[in-house]
Amino acid sequence: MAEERTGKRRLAPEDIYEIALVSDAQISPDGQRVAFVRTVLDRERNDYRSSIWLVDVAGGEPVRFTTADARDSFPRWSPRGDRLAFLSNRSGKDQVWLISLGGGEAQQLTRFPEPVTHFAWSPDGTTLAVVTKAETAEPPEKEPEPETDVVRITRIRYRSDGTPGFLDEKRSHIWCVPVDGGRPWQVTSGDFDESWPAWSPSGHEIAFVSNRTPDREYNTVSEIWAVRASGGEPRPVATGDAAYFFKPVWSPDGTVLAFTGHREPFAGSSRNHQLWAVAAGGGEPASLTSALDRSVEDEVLTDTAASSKPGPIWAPDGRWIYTQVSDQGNVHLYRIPAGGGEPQLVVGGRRRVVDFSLSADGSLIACTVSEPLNPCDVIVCSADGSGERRLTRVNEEFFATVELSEPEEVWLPSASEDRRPIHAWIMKPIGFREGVRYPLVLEIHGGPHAMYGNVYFHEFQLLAAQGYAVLYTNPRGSQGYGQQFLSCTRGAWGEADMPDLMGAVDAVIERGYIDPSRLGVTGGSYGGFMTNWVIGHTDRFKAAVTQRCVSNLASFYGTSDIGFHFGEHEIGGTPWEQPELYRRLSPLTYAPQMKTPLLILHSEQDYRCPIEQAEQLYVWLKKLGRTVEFVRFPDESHGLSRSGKPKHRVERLQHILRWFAEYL
Ligand SMILES: CC(=O)N[C@@H](C)C(=O)N[C@@H](C)C(=O)N[C@@H](C)C(=O)O
Repeated sequence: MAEERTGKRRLAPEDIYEIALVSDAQISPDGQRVAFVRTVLDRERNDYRSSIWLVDVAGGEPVRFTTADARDSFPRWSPRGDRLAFLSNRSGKDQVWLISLGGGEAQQLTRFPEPVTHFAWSPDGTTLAVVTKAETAEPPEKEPEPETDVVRITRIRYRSDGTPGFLDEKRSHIWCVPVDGGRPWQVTSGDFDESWPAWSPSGHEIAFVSNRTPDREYNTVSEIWAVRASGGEPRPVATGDAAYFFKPVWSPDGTVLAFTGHREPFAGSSRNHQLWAVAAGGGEPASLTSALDRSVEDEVLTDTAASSKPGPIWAPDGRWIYTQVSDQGNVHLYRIPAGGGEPQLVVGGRRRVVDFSLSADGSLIACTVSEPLNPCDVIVCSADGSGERRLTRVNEEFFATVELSEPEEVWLPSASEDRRPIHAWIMKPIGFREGVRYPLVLEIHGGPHAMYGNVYFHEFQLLAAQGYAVLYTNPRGSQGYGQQFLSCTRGAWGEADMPDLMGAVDAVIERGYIDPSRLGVTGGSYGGFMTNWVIGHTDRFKAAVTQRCVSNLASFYGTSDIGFHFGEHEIGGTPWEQPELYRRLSPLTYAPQMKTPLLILHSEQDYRCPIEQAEQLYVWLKKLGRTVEFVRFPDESHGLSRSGKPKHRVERLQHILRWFAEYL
């Protein structure tokens, strides 16, 4: 029903079906067109559908270019710009398809027995380097029937969130596939995984990511290697036990390899990713962004986006390397001088640059961007960021019909002794009136080393539409504020960051339009940990919803797919070396002090924060006679809120609204 005030209606959970997601903006080599992926939620099929679209850089209506009833993704122009290669699951598993820009049907190029997960065009356009677990290029006569459904586990890393079941023993390798006929050949092999193939400008070599250390089963190393495109023994480029490197890309003259990452593999997500350069022949890499004190990865969280997680891109003159930078709730596009020096902001603003690409002459950039009131659109600009133009208006018509709450960006004093200003956003409820005091929901992000930011977030807008004020913050441990801030939560999960959250709540109450007797709290993953922690340490919240949470750090150490290093680094040691520390920092320890009515939402196949984290908390609180409910989502992973089955995503949002409506 439209509001008389605005003629617009309030947002509803089902509106996720109305929002199209654009991503992976790939500008053609000649800079004339942009290919991008458009993803929609298909209500009837309870699934996602995505297709490749084209839009002229000069403007005009985008045109749908692939029309299969499938998920098409990862469009990549041939070097001549006459063809697009893309991934599609239209044959059942993701394989590479080719389509001519002259029109006509897409042609299936690969028929590996296993999915293709990545590919890259050779500089001469004759060959694709393809990543797959397949051990042959020939399609199976028929899917082999497993002899048994019993699983024998021998590796310490045996499952990964989002993949069905457990990991098999197969390894991802690089194959080369001629695009105009000819037999594919396997380039890499052995008891190693390879990913992110990157051709040298000569086409003679392929750089890639792999962990080839002897102790790879038990470490988190990620190295850069190179191999002749014809195959043979790979050679080290940036390797060793201090390598946590990703996304290699060759300089235009082939003398340098750039890549992202850091030098503390065990620290994983708790360190800023930097941009590195190393001689293509190998050697000691040098960081080009150490003075930036920001991550060159996209660290922002949202429930409404598709992202291709792009790598760095060289300018064709070799002077610059373009990369994302996460900074205080924004993800910007910078270009870094290849020889070192002051990074230059190219695409900034209160928004997230989700992905980007460069025309062959380096004069034009295409990006997908997300803003607080607009989930996604494609823009184009010059190489220095000037002359920005929006090429799509994907959701403009829909958002003209619903009323959104514009987040107010603020800095609020922590309740900690240092009173440190904490970056936060406040959303007033739809229909806000002066003089009225509203219920407030505190949203807590996960990671912990991630960040909220200037992006559209459907769950938050939904709460505002339901009449709640919404507060979301980047407390200590968040990305975007430098390495020292990022490291604050180490060995102090909950203890270091709760004061930041409570200070922010206090400050918003001070504004006079919040009813302090109607406070709610929610969050997912580490945000679920913090939701549990908060209600175990204060009764000020009248309702709580913990999502994909962590409750028991000792069992999390042995069940999370992140791996044992996460607990050892983030908490400090192993559960058997530090039992008291694991007990002290586990929210479950404080269950007897938890009085807030709690809704527990969890996915059955969550391998990041397995459902045992929720089960323990639920049974303890039921035994303690607390108001607690446990909602379990079958056939869903940790990513339910972002990429789960559409129907489950709607139901999840409905459960959150139901709980707050009942107890707030
Ligand atoms: C590899 C790694 O360390 N990943 C962590 C960022 C991670 O997945 N942490 C979870 C406990 C978490 O909090 N995830 C967040 C991002 C979520 O919202 O799921």
